[in-house]
Amino acid sequence: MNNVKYTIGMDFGSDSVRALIVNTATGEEMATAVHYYVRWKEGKYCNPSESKFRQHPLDYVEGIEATIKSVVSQVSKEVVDNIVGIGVDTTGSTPVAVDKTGTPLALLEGFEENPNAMFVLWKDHTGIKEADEINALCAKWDIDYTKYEGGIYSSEWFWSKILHVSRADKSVQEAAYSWVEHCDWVPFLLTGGNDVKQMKRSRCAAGHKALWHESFGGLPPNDFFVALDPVLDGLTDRLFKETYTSDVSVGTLSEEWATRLGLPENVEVAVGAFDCHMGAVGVNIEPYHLTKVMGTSTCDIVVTPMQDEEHLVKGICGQVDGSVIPGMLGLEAGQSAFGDIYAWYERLIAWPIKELIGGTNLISEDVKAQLVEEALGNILPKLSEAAAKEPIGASGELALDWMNGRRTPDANQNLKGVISGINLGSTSPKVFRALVEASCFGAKKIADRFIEEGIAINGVIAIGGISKKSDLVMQIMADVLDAPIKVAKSEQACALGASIFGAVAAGVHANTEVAMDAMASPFEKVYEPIKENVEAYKRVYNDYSELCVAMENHIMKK
Ligand SMILES: Nc1ncnc2c1ncn2[C@@H]1O[C@H](COP(=O)(O)OP(=O)(O)O)[C@@H](O)[C@H]1O
Ligand SMILES: O=C(CO)[C@H](O)[C@H](O)COP(=O)(O)O
Repeated sequence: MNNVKYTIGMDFGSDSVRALIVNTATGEEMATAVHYYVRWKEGKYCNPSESKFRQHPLDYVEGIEATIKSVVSQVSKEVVDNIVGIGVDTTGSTPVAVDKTGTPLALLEGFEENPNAMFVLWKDHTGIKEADEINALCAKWDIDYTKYEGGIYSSEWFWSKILHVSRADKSVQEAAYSWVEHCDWVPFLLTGGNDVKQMKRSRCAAGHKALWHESFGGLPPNDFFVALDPVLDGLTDRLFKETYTSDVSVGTLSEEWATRLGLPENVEVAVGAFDCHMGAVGVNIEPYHLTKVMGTSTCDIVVTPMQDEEHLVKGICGQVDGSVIPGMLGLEAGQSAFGDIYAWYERLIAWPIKELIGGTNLISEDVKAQLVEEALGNILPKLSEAAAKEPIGASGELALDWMNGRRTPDANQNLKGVISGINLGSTSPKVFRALVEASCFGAKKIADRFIEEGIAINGVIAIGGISKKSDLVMQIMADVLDAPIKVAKSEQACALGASIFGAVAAGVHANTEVAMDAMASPFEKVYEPIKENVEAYKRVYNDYSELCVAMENHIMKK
């Protein structure tokens, strides 16, 4: 008789959702599945030149069904019968307008194709003006509501997005009873929620991105939002006061979803949280260790014991009691673009390849398609191979990593990327290396800020796609940070973290720490800094810092 219990972890990333079935006694990953969002992949509802990125709720619904059915089909009936919990993490702040029943407007008649009725993805920066207005109001209000969010509110966050969409689209504003984060909606959906006022909201999402704090009595009051714009009048009453950490259960799977997914009905679904926070739990984060989730963007997570005396850390994405491990302070920072910078460069190089091969009459359509696929799949590995041979700082190309603005330190989404120091000898690999170096220098700015603000960093851990895919990026990161970087063994550390919360919420483990000890991923590799590279990068980093100041002054003058 098998007494082992299993949980499912779901990780909704920017491009895809991943699901795992995990043994709660050992952390063994029994099955894994990935689903790429169909509409998103087609580029629907987005306009990158306007930093507008929307995701249709059906992309997520289809993803839940595809991945869970797939993992369930990969294990025995005995395992399925012993699945007791589900944990969910998502990107954020990724909010959507909903009706009273908590249904995203894009799922209602008349709104199906309206991007304003869809989830506003974390990297959507259409609310820059609104973020500026929030910051200006906080600066003159008697309480600075941004103080637990690094002191600067970002266009990536909840209120900037709500205000922007409410102003831009009267039909959505009028139909929106409330707004919900992606990480709150999925557990609500799976447990059959039908009253948005009963939705259990994530402490992590609310504290880092929605200006929620216990000492404020919840969200800022209605008069604050009315002063911002009367269009927000009354909304806080339809949002929430209470928040929950992810060790708490939202409820059990609804009958409908249990049947749809082929799971038992008594499966507990944990309160959701953001991907990077659950990722840190997936690798058993220790206090004062920096966990870097390196993917499309980076998210940098540190936990510390709760301080007796409050110390506000400036310029980060906030400090929240219980956003990572219940009972500890979770601090978040990050870069708005990381792998996305390499993806942009890849697209730049891919364009002539696609055009030239696509336009030739010399080969058949099948061969063309194969050639294009092979060429595109090899761009980043080939560039990395060649860039690794370039000496550090010898030929002068120097870039800034602000292609999607600067998330931290000191959020400023008006900023833009730069490639400088080009001459006629600048090759593709040299420029690529400069982009990689810039992304690592941006990471060093974050680590430096934690240290300047009195948060010691005693170790660095990496998870996320790039920690597995790129030796070049990881070695440069170790050299620039002048610190060894431990890489987690799990390919899906965020989903693993989610499964850990599923196990705590289902009562399999007494608390998050015990569950982490049993289930978290070990490390498989360490990148050690190379002494001469560390020295060489100190010089280039000074140049990068000077270029940051010059460009920020230049852009902000306009
Ligand atoms: N060989 C590579 N070298 C560097 N970056 C890569 C490589 N292959 C993929 N990437 C980057 O990895 C990023 C995706 O990271 P991943 O963690 O898988 O996804 P997500 O951020 O959605 O969770 C993309 O931005 C892509 O540019
Ligand atoms: O800011 C976040 C969490 O607070 C985003 O969720 C994150 O940056 C997006 O993650 P990814 O790069 O893995 O898609």
